[in-house]
Amino acid sequence: MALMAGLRVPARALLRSGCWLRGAALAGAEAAAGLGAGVRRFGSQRVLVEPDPAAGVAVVKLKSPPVNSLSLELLTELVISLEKLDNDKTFRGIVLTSDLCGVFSAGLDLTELCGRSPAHYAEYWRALQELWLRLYLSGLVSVAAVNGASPAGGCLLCLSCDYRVLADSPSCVIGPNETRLGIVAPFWFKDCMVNTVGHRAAEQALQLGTLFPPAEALRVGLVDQVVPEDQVQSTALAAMARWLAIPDHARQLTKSMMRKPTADRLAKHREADVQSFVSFVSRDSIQKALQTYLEKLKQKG
Ligand SMILES: CCCCC/C=C/C(=O)SCCNC(=O)CCNC(=O)[C@H](O)C(C)(C)COP(=O)(O)OP(=O)(O)OC[C@H]1O[C@@H](n2cnc3c(N)ncnc32)[C@H](O)[C@@H]1OP(=O)(O)O
Repeated sequence: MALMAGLRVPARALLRSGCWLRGAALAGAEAAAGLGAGVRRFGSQRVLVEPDPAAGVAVVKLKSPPVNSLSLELLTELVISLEKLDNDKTFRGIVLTSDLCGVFSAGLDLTELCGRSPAHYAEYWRALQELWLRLYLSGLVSVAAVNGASPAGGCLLCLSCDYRVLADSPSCVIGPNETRLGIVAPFWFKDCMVNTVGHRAAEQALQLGTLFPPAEALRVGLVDQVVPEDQVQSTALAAMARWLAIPDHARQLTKSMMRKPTADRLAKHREADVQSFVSFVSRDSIQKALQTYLEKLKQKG
Protein backbone atom coordinates (compact mmCIF):
# COMPACT_ATOMS: atom_id res chain seq x y z
CA MET A 1 0.00 0.00 0.00
CA ALA A 2 1.17 3.51 -0.73
CA LEU A 3 0.25 6.33 1.65
CA MET A 4 -0.93 9.44 -0.21
CA ALA A 5 -2.27 12.50 1.59
CA GLY A 6 -3.56 10.33 4.42
CA LEU A 7 -5.36 7.97 2.03
CA ARG A 8 -4.42 4.31 1.99
CA VAL A 9 -4.23 3.61 -1.73
CA PRO A 10 -2.87 0.35 -3.18
CA ALA A 11 0.30 1.16 -5.08
CA ARG A 12 -0.92 -0.84 -8.08
CA ALA A 13 -4.01 1.33 -8.32
CA LEU A 14 -1.76 4.36 -8.67
CA LEU A 15 0.52 2.69 -11.17
CA ARG A 16 -2.41 1.28 -13.17
CA SER A 17 -2.23 2.11 -16.87
CA GLY A 18 0.63 4.55 -16.40
CA CYS A 19 -1.61 6.88 -14.42
CA TRP A 20 1.08 9.19 -13.15
CA LEU A 21 2.56 9.71 -16.60
CA ARG A 22 -0.83 10.30 -18.18
CA GLY A 23 -1.89 12.74 -15.47
CA ALA A 24 -0.03 15.66 -17.03
CA ALA A 25 -1.50 15.01 -20.50
CA LEU A 26 -5.02 14.79 -19.08
CA ALA A 27 -4.52 17.96 -17.06
CA GLY A 28 -3.56 19.65 -20.33
CA ALA A 29 -6.70 18.36 -22.02
CA GLU A 30 -8.79 19.59 -19.07
CA ALA A 31 -7.18 23.02 -19.25
CA ALA A 32 -7.93 23.14 -22.98
CA ALA A 33 -11.55 22.30 -22.12
CA GLY A 34 -11.63 25.23 -19.69
CA LEU A 35 -11.55 23.16 -16.50
CA GLY A 36 -7.96 23.57 -15.41
CA ALA A 37 -6.28 25.76 -12.80
CA GLY A 38 -8.35 28.43 -11.09
CA VAL A 39 -11.61 26.45 -11.01
CA ARG A 40 -12.97 26.16 -7.44
CA ARG A 41 -13.79 22.53 -6.73
CA PHE A 42 -16.25 21.32 -4.13
CA GLY A 43 -17.84 18.02 -3.28
CA SER A 44 -17.05 15.40 -0.68
CA GLN A 45 -14.45 12.78 0.15
CA ARG A 46 -15.44 10.43 -2.68
CA VAL A 47 -17.13 12.79 -5.14
CA LEU A 48 -15.26 15.72 -6.58
CA VAL A 49 -17.29 18.47 -8.26
CA GLU A 50 -15.57 20.84 -10.66
CA PRO A 51 -18.01 23.64 -11.45
CA ASP A 52 -17.87 25.84 -14.51
CA PRO A 53 -20.62 28.33 -13.60
CA ALA A 54 -20.12 30.38 -16.79
CA ALA A 55 -20.93 27.32 -18.89
CA GLY A 56 -23.59 26.10 -16.45
CA VAL A 57 -21.82 22.74 -16.29
CA ALA A 58 -20.24 20.76 -13.45
CA VAL A 59 -17.84 17.87 -13.92
CA VAL A 60 -18.60 15.26 -11.26
CA LYS A 61 -15.69 12.90 -10.62
CA LEU A 62 -15.89 9.64 -8.71
CA LYS A 63 -12.78 9.26 -6.58
CA SER A 64 -13.13 6.26 -4.35
CA PRO A 65 -9.92 4.22 -4.79
CA PRO A 66 -9.02 1.67 -5.80
CA VAL A 67 -11.90 1.06 -8.27
CA ASN A 68 -14.85 3.39 -7.49
CA SER A 69 -16.92 0.44 -6.33
CA LEU A 70 -20.33 1.72 -5.26
CA SER A 71 -20.08 1.56 -1.49
CA LEU A 72 -22.90 2.90 0.67
CA GLU A 73 -20.74 5.96 1.33
CA LEU A 74 -20.07 6.62 -2.37
CA LEU A 75 -23.76 6.16 -3.24
CA THR A 76 -24.77 8.57 -0.48
CA GLU A 77 -22.21 11.21 -1.39
CA LEU A 78 -23.13 11.01 -5.06
CA VAL A 79 -26.84 11.44 -4.29
CA ILE A 80 -26.04 14.50 -2.15
CA SER A 81 -23.88 16.07 -4.89
CA LEU A 82 -26.50 15.43 -7.56
CA GLU A 83 -29.27 16.83 -5.38
CA LYS A 84 -27.19 19.97 -4.76
CA LEU A 85 -26.52 20.46 -8.48
CA ASP A 86 -30.13 19.70 -9.44
CA ASN A 87 -31.34 22.39 -7.03
CA ASP A 88 -28.79 25.01 -8.09
CA LYS A 89 -30.10 27.09 -10.99
CA THR A 90 -26.48 27.89 -11.99
CA PHE A 91 -26.17 24.44 -13.47
CA ARG A 92 -27.85 22.99 -16.54
CA GLY A 93 -25.64 19.96 -17.09
CA ILE A 94 -23.21 17.51 -15.50
CA VAL A 95 -20.42 15.39 -16.91
CA LEU A 96 -20.03 12.23 -14.84
CA THR A 97 -16.56 10.72 -14.94
CA SER A 98 -13.88 9.02 -12.84
CA ASP A 99 -10.95 10.63 -11.10
CA LEU A 100 -9.14 7.26 -11.16
CA CYS A 101 -7.11 5.86 -14.01
CA GLY A 102 -8.42 2.85 -15.92
CA VAL A 103 -11.68 2.40 -13.98
CA PHE A 104 -14.91 4.37 -14.28
CA SER A 105 -16.69 2.26 -11.65
CA ALA A 106 -16.35 -1.41 -10.69
CA GLY A 107 -20.09 -1.51 -10.02
CA LEU A 108 -21.69 -2.45 -6.73
CA ASP A 109 -19.27 -2.80 -3.86
CA LEU A 110 -19.31 -6.54 -3.31
CA THR A 111 -18.19 -6.14 0.28
CA GLU A 112 -21.58 -4.46 0.90
CA LEU A 113 -23.33 -7.60 -0.37
CA CYS A 114 -21.38 -10.24 1.57
CA GLY A 115 -21.80 -11.33 5.18
CA ARG A 116 -23.92 -8.34 6.23
CA SER A 117 -27.28 -8.16 8.00
CA PRO A 118 -30.66 -7.97 6.20
CA ALA A 119 -31.00 -4.43 7.58
CA HIS A 120 -27.72 -3.47 5.93
CA TYR A 121 -28.71 -5.00 2.59
CA ALA A 122 -31.98 -3.06 2.74
CA GLU A 123 -30.23 0.23 3.53
CA TYR A 124 -27.74 -0.36 0.74
CA TRP A 125 -30.40 -1.18 -1.86
CA ARG A 126 -32.48 1.87 -0.92
CA ALA A 127 -29.39 4.04 -1.49
CA LEU A 128 -28.83 2.44 -4.91
CA GLN A 129 -32.47 2.97 -5.88
CA GLU A 130 -32.25 6.59 -4.74
CA LEU A 131 -29.15 7.24 -6.85
CA TRP A 132 -30.65 5.62 -9.92
CA LEU A 133 -33.95 7.51 -9.68
CA ARG A 134 -32.18 10.82 -9.10
CA LEU A 135 -29.73 10.41 -11.98
CA TYR A 136 -32.20 8.84 -14.42
CA LEU A 137 -34.82 11.57 -13.89
CA SER A 138 -32.49 14.52 -13.34
CA GLY A 139 -33.55 17.74 -15.07
CA LEU A 140 -29.87 18.36 -15.78
CA VAL A 141 -28.31 17.15 -18.99
CA SER A 142 -26.07 14.26 -17.96
CA VAL A 143 -23.16 13.09 -20.08
CA ALA A 144 -21.06 10.11 -18.97
CA ALA A 145 -17.36 10.50 -19.80
CA VAL A 146 -16.47 6.85 -19.40
CA ASN A 147 -12.72 6.83 -18.94
CA GLY A 148 -12.31 3.28 -17.67
CA ALA A 149 -13.89 -0.12 -17.11
CA SER A 150 -17.59 0.09 -16.30
CA PRO A 151 -19.10 -3.30 -15.42
CA ALA A 152 -22.60 -3.94 -13.99
CA GLY A 153 -23.50 -1.12 -11.60
CA GLY A 154 -20.92 1.09 -13.37
CA CYS A 155 -22.77 0.43 -16.63
CA LEU A 156 -26.07 1.31 -14.89
CA LEU A 157 -24.67 4.73 -13.95
CA CYS A 158 -23.69 5.34 -17.59
CA LEU A 159 -27.06 4.16 -18.93
CA SER A 160 -28.81 6.57 -16.58
CA CYS A 161 -27.11 9.51 -18.27
CA ASP A 162 -28.41 11.15 -21.44
CA TYR A 163 -25.27 10.55 -23.52
CA ARG A 164 -22.19 8.35 -23.23
CA VAL A 165 -18.62 8.87 -24.46
CA LEU A 166 -16.27 5.90 -23.99
CA ALA A 167 -12.46 5.85 -24.07
CA ASP A 168 -11.01 3.75 -26.86
CA SER A 169 -8.85 1.40 -24.78
CA PRO A 170 -9.05 -2.40 -24.40
CA SER A 171 -9.43 -2.02 -20.63
CA CYS A 172 -12.52 0.17 -21.06
CA VAL A 173 -15.09 -2.60 -21.14
CA ILE A 174 -18.72 -1.85 -20.32
CA GLY A 175 -21.76 -4.05 -19.83
CA PRO A 176 -24.05 -5.99 -17.51
CA ASN A 177 -21.81 -8.85 -16.32
CA GLU A 178 -23.98 -9.81 -13.32
CA THR A 179 -24.83 -13.32 -14.48
CA ARG A 180 -21.13 -14.17 -14.61
CA LEU A 181 -21.07 -13.59 -10.86
CA GLY A 182 -24.13 -15.81 -10.45
CA ILE A 183 -26.37 -12.84 -9.63
CA VAL A 184 -29.21 -11.10 -11.42
CA ALA A 185 -29.56 -7.44 -12.44
CA PRO A 186 -32.70 -5.74 -11.05
CA PHE A 187 -35.60 -5.19 -13.44
CA TRP A 188 -34.91 -1.45 -13.58
CA PHE A 189 -31.36 -2.09 -14.83
CA LYS A 190 -32.86 -4.45 -17.40
CA ASP A 191 -35.35 -1.74 -18.42
CA CYS A 192 -32.49 0.75 -18.87
CA MET A 193 -30.64 -1.72 -21.09
CA VAL A 194 -33.75 -2.41 -23.19
CA ASN A 195 -34.46 1.33 -23.55
CA THR A 196 -30.91 1.91 -24.75
CA VAL A 197 -30.00 -1.04 -26.99
CA GLY A 198 -33.36 -2.68 -27.71
CA HIS A 199 -34.89 -5.92 -26.41
CA ARG A 200 -32.84 -8.50 -28.35
CA ALA A 201 -29.42 -6.97 -27.69
CA ALA A 202 -30.34 -6.36 -24.04
CA GLU A 203 -31.52 -9.93 -23.56
CA GLN A 204 -28.35 -11.38 -25.03
CA ALA A 205 -26.06 -9.08 -23.07
CA LEU A 206 -27.93 -9.64 -19.79
CA GLN A 207 -28.12 -13.42 -20.13
CA LEU A 208 -24.50 -13.80 -21.24
CA GLY A 209 -23.16 -11.14 -18.86
CA THR A 210 -21.40 -9.45 -21.74
CA LEU A 211 -18.66 -6.90 -21.15
CA PHE A 212 -18.35 -5.02 -24.44
CA PRO A 213 -15.04 -3.64 -25.68
CA PRO A 214 -15.37 -0.05 -27.02
CA ALA A 215 -16.02 -0.83 -30.71
CA GLU A 216 -18.70 -3.40 -29.80
CA ALA A 217 -20.28 -1.06 -27.23
CA LEU A 218 -20.59 1.56 -29.97
CA ARG A 219 -21.95 -0.92 -32.50
CA VAL A 220 -24.68 -2.17 -30.17
CA GLY A 221 -25.60 1.40 -29.11
CA LEU A 222 -24.54 1.04 -25.48
CA VAL A 223 -22.38 4.18 -25.91
CA ASP A 224 -22.78 7.07 -28.33
CA GLN A 225 -19.15 7.87 -29.12
CA VAL A 226 -15.76 6.17 -28.73
CA VAL A 227 -12.77 8.52 -28.71
CA PRO A 228 -9.08 8.40 -27.73
CA GLU A 229 -8.59 8.31 -23.96
CA ASP A 230 -7.24 11.86 -23.70
CA GLN A 231 -10.29 13.26 -25.53
CA VAL A 232 -13.06 11.71 -23.43
CA GLN A 233 -13.77 14.73 -21.25
CA SER A 234 -13.43 17.35 -24.01
CA THR A 235 -15.72 15.26 -26.25
CA ALA A 236 -18.24 14.96 -23.42
CA LEU A 237 -18.19 18.74 -22.98
CA ALA A 238 -18.65 19.26 -26.72
CA ALA A 239 -21.65 16.90 -26.65
CA MET A 240 -22.96 18.81 -23.63
CA ALA A 241 -22.86 22.07 -25.63
CA ARG A 242 -25.12 20.48 -28.27
CA TRP A 243 -27.62 19.36 -25.62
CA LEU A 244 -27.53 22.75 -23.88
CA ALA A 245 -28.45 24.45 -27.15
CA ILE A 246 -31.97 23.09 -26.60
CA PRO A 247 -34.28 25.10 -24.28
CA ASP A 248 -34.35 23.36 -20.88
CA HIS A 249 -38.12 23.25 -20.46
CA ALA A 250 -38.71 21.47 -23.77
CA ARG A 251 -35.84 19.05 -23.28
CA GLN A 252 -36.79 18.29 -19.67
CA LEU A 253 -40.45 17.60 -20.50
CA THR A 254 -39.34 15.32 -23.33
CA LYS A 255 -36.88 13.51 -21.06
CA SER A 256 -39.59 13.01 -18.48
CA MET A 257 -42.02 11.73 -21.12
CA MET A 258 -39.42 9.18 -22.27
CA ARG A 259 -38.18 8.08 -18.84
CA LYS A 260 -40.93 8.50 -16.25
CA PRO A 261 -42.83 5.31 -17.13
CA THR A 262 -39.62 3.29 -16.60
CA ALA A 263 -38.75 5.08 -13.35
CA ASP A 264 -42.33 4.75 -12.07
CA ARG A 265 -42.10 0.97 -12.31
CA LEU A 266 -39.58 1.17 -9.51
CA ALA A 267 -40.83 4.31 -7.74
CA LYS A 268 -44.26 2.73 -7.16
CA HIS A 269 -42.84 -0.52 -5.75
CA ARG A 270 -39.61 0.50 -4.06
CA GLU A 271 -40.13 -1.39 -0.82
CA ALA A 272 -41.13 -4.61 -2.59
CA ASP A 273 -37.96 -4.31 -4.68
CA VAL A 274 -35.91 -3.85 -1.49
CA GLN A 275 -37.44 -6.94 0.09
CA SER A 276 -36.90 -8.96 -3.05
CA PHE A 277 -33.21 -7.93 -3.15
CA VAL A 278 -32.71 -8.69 0.56
CA SER A 279 -34.17 -12.16 0.26
CA PHE A 280 -32.15 -12.87 -2.93
CA VAL A 281 -28.79 -11.67 -1.61
CA SER A 282 -29.28 -13.42 1.75
CA ARG A 283 -29.52 -16.86 0.14
CA ASP A 284 -26.63 -19.16 1.04
CA SER A 285 -25.97 -19.97 -2.62
CA ILE A 286 -25.74 -16.26 -3.54
CA GLN A 287 -23.50 -15.47 -0.59
CA LYS A 288 -21.20 -18.31 -1.61
CA ALA A 289 -21.09 -17.15 -5.24
CA LEU A 290 -20.28 -13.57 -4.25
CA GLN A 291 -17.61 -14.60 -1.78
CA THR A 292 -15.95 -16.88 -4.34
CA TYR A 293 -15.94 -14.05 -6.90
CA LEU A 294 -14.49 -11.55 -4.41
CA GLU A 295 -11.76 -14.00 -3.40
CA LYS A 296 -10.84 -14.52 -7.07
CA LEU A 297 -10.60 -10.76 -7.53
CA LYS A 298 -8.34 -10.46 -4.51
CA GLN A 299 -6.13 -13.36 -5.60
CA LYS A 300 -5.75 -11.77 -9.03
CA GLY A 301 -4.48 -8.59 -7.36
C1 LIG B 1 -27.33 -9.37 -5.84
C2 LIG B 1 -27.96 -8.63 -6.98
C3 LIG B 1 -27.13 -7.46 -7.42
C4 LIG B 1 -27.38 -7.18 -8.86
C5 LIG B 1 -26.66 -6.02 -9.42
C6 LIG B 1 -25.20 -6.10 -9.27
C7 LIG B 1 -24.43 -5.23 -9.86
C8 LIG B 1 -22.96 -5.17 -9.66
O1 LIG B 1 -22.41 -4.12 -9.93
S1 LIG B 1 -22.06 -6.50 -9.08
C9 LIG B 1 -20.33 -6.00 -9.23
C10 LIG B 1 -19.84 -6.30 -10.61
N1 LIG B 1 -18.49 -5.82 -10.78
C11 LIG B 1 -17.50 -6.55 -11.28
O2 LIG B 1 -17.66 -7.69 -11.64
C12 LIG B 1 -16.16 -5.87 -11.37
C13 LIG B 1 -15.11 -6.57 -10.58
N2 LIG B 1 -13.86 -5.88 -10.68
C14 LIG B 1 -13.06 -5.95 -11.78
O3 LIG B 1 -13.36 -6.58 -12.76
C15 LIG B 1 -11.77 -5.21 -11.69
O4 LIG B 1 -11.52 -4.88 -10.35
C16 LIG B 1 -11.75 -3.90 -12.53
C17 LIG B 1 -11.76 -4.23 -14.02
C18 LIG B 1 -12.92 -2.99 -12.18
C19 LIG B 1 -10.43 -3.13 -12.20
O5 LIG B 1 -9.35 -4.01 -12.38
P1 LIG B 1 -7.94 -3.67 -11.71
O6 LIG B 1 -7.61 -2.27 -11.98
O7 LIG B 1 -6.99 -4.72 -12.16
O8 LIG B 1 -8.20 -3.75 -10.14
P2 LIG B 1 -8.29 -5.08 -9.25
O9 LIG B 1 -9.14 -6.09 -9.90
O10 LIG B 1 -6.90 -5.47 -8.87
O11 LIG B 1 -9.10 -4.55 -7.96
C20 LIG B 1 -8.49 -3.70 -7.01
C21 LIG B 1 -9.15 -3.96 -5.66
O12 LIG B 1 -10.52 -3.63 -5.76
C22 LIG B 1 -11.31 -4.77 -5.35
N3 LIG B 1 -12.56 -4.75 -6.13
C23 LIG B 1 -12.69 -4.75 -7.45
N4 LIG B 1 -13.98 -4.70 -7.81
C24 LIG B 1 -14.69 -4.66 -6.67
C25 LIG B 1 -16.09 -4.59 -6.38
N5 LIG B 1 -17.03 -4.54 -7.34
N6 LIG B 1 -16.46 -4.58 -5.11
C26 LIG B 1 -15.55 -4.62 -4.10
N7 LIG B 1 -14.20 -4.67 -4.31
C27 LIG B 1 -13.79 -4.70 -5.59
C28 LIG B 1 -10.44 -5.97 -5.67
O13 LIG B 1 -10.85 -7.07 -4.92
C29 LIG B 1 -9.09 -5.44 -5.26
O14 LIG B 1 -9.05 -5.49 -3.82
P3 LIG B 1 -7.67 -5.74 -3.03
O15 LIG B 1 -7.10 -7.02 -3.56
O16 LIG B 1 -8.09 -5.84 -1.59
O17 LIG B 1 -6.83 -4.53 -3.33
